[in-house]
Order: sequence, then C-alpha cells, then structure tokens
Amino acid sequence: MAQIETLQRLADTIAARRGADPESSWTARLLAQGPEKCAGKFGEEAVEAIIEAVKGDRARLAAEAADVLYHLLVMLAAREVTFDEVLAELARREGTSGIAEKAARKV
Ligand SMILES: N=c1c2ncn([C@@H]3O[C@H](COP(=O)(O)OP(=O)(O)OP(=O)(O)O)[C@@H](O)[C@H]3O)c2ncn1[C@@H]1O[C@H](COP(=O)(O)O)[C@@H](O)[C@H]1O
Repeated sequence: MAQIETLQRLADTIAARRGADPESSWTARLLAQGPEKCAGKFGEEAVEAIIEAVKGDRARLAAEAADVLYHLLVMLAAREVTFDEVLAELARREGTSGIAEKAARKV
C-alpha cells in the first residue's frame, strides 16, 4: 500500500537529481530549466487537476493529483525548500483551526 513515505522517497529522489544528467532524468531536465519553468509546470499540472475535479472523474483526478504532487516537489527543490520544511509548517498548524490560522495571517 502507498504511504506518506512514498512522498518522502520521491522528495529525496528529486533532491538527488539536482545536477544529474538531463538526458537520463526528467527531473534533472526540469530543474536545469530553472525555478520559473518548474513553477510554470506546477501551474499547468494544477490546472489539469482542477479540470478533472470539475469533470468528476475520480481515477483521472487521482492521476493528475499525483502529477501535481511531483511537480510541487520539483518546484520546491528548484528553490531549495525541503519537504521537511513543508511538513514542519503543516505540523505547526495541526490542532489550530483554519479560521484562527486565517485570522493570524491578516495581522
Ligand atoms: N512522478 C514522476 C513524474 N510525474 C510526471 N513525470 C514526467 O513528467 C513529464 C511531463 O509530464 P506531462 O504530463 O507534462 O507530459 P506531457 O503531457 O507529455 O507534456 P506536455 O507536452 O503536455 O508538456 C512526463 O514525461 C512524465 O514522465 C514524472 N517524472 C518522474 N517522476 C518521479 O520521479 C522519479 C525520478 O524520475 P527521473 O528524474 O526521470 O529519474 C521517478 O522515479 C518517478 O518516481
């Protein structure tokens, strides 16, 4: 069964691809094009996921969501933000209500 560790392993693989041969690694090819390109690719994948969410095809939405997660991790790696930093932010928010979090962001 797929687990959260799958995502951690993917983040580690992506980090390890920095500086790898763009001929043999899709991730290295994306990273070599810079953070702006990686961000644009993430945006495209997010839009594809939105379209499937609106259409309501569960299987296609799951596949597009996987693309979104991969491209999110690539975009983070392009700016040297680690997956751990994102998890730490989620952990910090755990137990606080979304409404309180929204109010805190306004100050
Ligand atoms: N999860 C992914 C993943 N998701 C998508 N892609 C690649 O991203 C590429 C572009 O995806 P698109 O949906 O944009 O493909 P497309 O529709 O043909 O492209 P467009 O012409 O529409 O832009 C495809 O070639 C996919 O193979 C991925 N490439 C790699 N991974 C993971 O990253 C690991 C390392 O991969 P490499 O860096 O290639 O070794 C792999 O083992 C996988 O676990």
